[in-house]
Amino acid sequence: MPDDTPCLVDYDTAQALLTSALQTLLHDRVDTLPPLQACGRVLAEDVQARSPRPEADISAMDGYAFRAGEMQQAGGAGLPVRGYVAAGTRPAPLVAGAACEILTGARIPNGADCVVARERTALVGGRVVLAEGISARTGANIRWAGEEFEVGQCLLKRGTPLDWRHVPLLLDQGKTAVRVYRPLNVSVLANGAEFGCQAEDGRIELNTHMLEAMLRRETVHVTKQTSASDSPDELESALRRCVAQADVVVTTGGISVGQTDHVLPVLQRMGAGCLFRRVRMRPGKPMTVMRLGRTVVFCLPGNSGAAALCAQLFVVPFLVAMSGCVAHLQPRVPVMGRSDFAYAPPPDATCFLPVSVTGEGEETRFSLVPSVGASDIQCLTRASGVMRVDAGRAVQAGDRAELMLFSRLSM
Ligand SMILES: Nc1nc2c(c(=O)[nH]1)N[C@H]1C(S)=C(S)[C@@H](COP(=O)(O)OP(=O)(O)OC[C@H]3O[C@@H](n4cnc5c(N)ncnc54)[C@H](O)[C@@H]3O)O[C@H]1N2
Ligand code: MOO
Repeated sequence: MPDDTPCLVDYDTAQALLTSALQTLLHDRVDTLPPLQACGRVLAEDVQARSPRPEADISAMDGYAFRAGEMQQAGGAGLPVRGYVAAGTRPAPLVAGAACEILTGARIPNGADCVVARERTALVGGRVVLAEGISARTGANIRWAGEEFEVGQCLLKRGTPLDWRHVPLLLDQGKTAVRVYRPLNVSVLANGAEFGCQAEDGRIELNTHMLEAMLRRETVHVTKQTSASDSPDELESALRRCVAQADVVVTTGGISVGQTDHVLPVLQRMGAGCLFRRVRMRPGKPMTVMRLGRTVVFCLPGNSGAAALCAQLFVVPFLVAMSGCVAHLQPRVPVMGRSDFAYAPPPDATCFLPVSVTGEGEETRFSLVPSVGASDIQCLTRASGVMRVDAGRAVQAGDRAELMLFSRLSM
């Protein structure tokens, strides 16, 4: 590691370092695709209206178009029918003192200011007469040009996840292609001899499955593998496979200081640089982030509870930002409430405590969920999220506190 490599950092510094790294990675992650293929991707540009909608004044009914004032004057005599217009044709101006037969979607002839539905009229000797109780009202049954939106209006914001609703809007605007963010490929890699089928004291590998469930979504494809040995060479081969296929690699385990914790030295010999090495937080202190070219490698602690927390706090917001949903890395907006327990944190670590939530608004209360530590996976299922307690700042029962809700990768 170069001398200026940030080593042990506090939690907010770790987030800030990730934010700066993100800015250097975002720009070349864009494809230009037709609207249909762009569905499921996140929009990488603002879309402004180039034409109004409707483009012209359009009839909303099959019926007759005329001047409301002339029909009112004509009364029971009605107006003679002159002309016919359907969608797809450009009508001649309305003949003075006459009505024009019109179909839904057709352009209103110049001069007409009212449409009455066919079933509310009668045709008597070539003249259209309004049915009993029906009056001619200026503007009736006309969709005015630009009433949906005008030229220049912002129709879609960068960061919008596109789906079927956006297809007609883009096509209406003559957009044959839009700029969208590329889906992210994430490789999750577990390591440790305890996961091999030959292991004397074998364990079930949990973290890659947990992380796939947490991280995958339409714009994030997750693949997983396990290096089930304590061999640095095998770990390096697995890491190389991950780096070859992914934008973001997430490793779990092997990042502490034990003899078999090879993730850091192997990444370093592969040429990776260190963004930060360990964070002053509990749990999750071994959390490390490396960069190998354009690939970011999140090295999470092996203990499943700590891995889950670090993924929630660091990996999820990073992937959300990198898949284009937000312009900047935004650690999840906390929920405010009051702690119903006292807690004295250590002087040098930000603590994240599993809590359940009751009440809402001013009545929101956080209760500590018992946990035996960073390997506890049961407590995760009983907690709604984690309460942040800053280093050296003891919390008393009744104090205001902030909670970060567990959630899937979504905005
Ligand atoms: N001397 C020190 N020892 C430890 C320190 C320290 O600062 N000094 N830190 C402790 C902390 S905190 C943590 S967290 C762990 C992290 O160690 P590693 O990231 O190297 O994780 P491992 O040793 O590989 O595994 C720890 C534990 O988790 C289980 N594990 C690992 N991967 C998985 C998986 N994919 N699925 C299920 N369970 C997994 C593993 O079997 C171990 O039981 O280090 C402390 N030690
Ligand atoms: O993070 Mo270790 O993160 O406390 O078991």
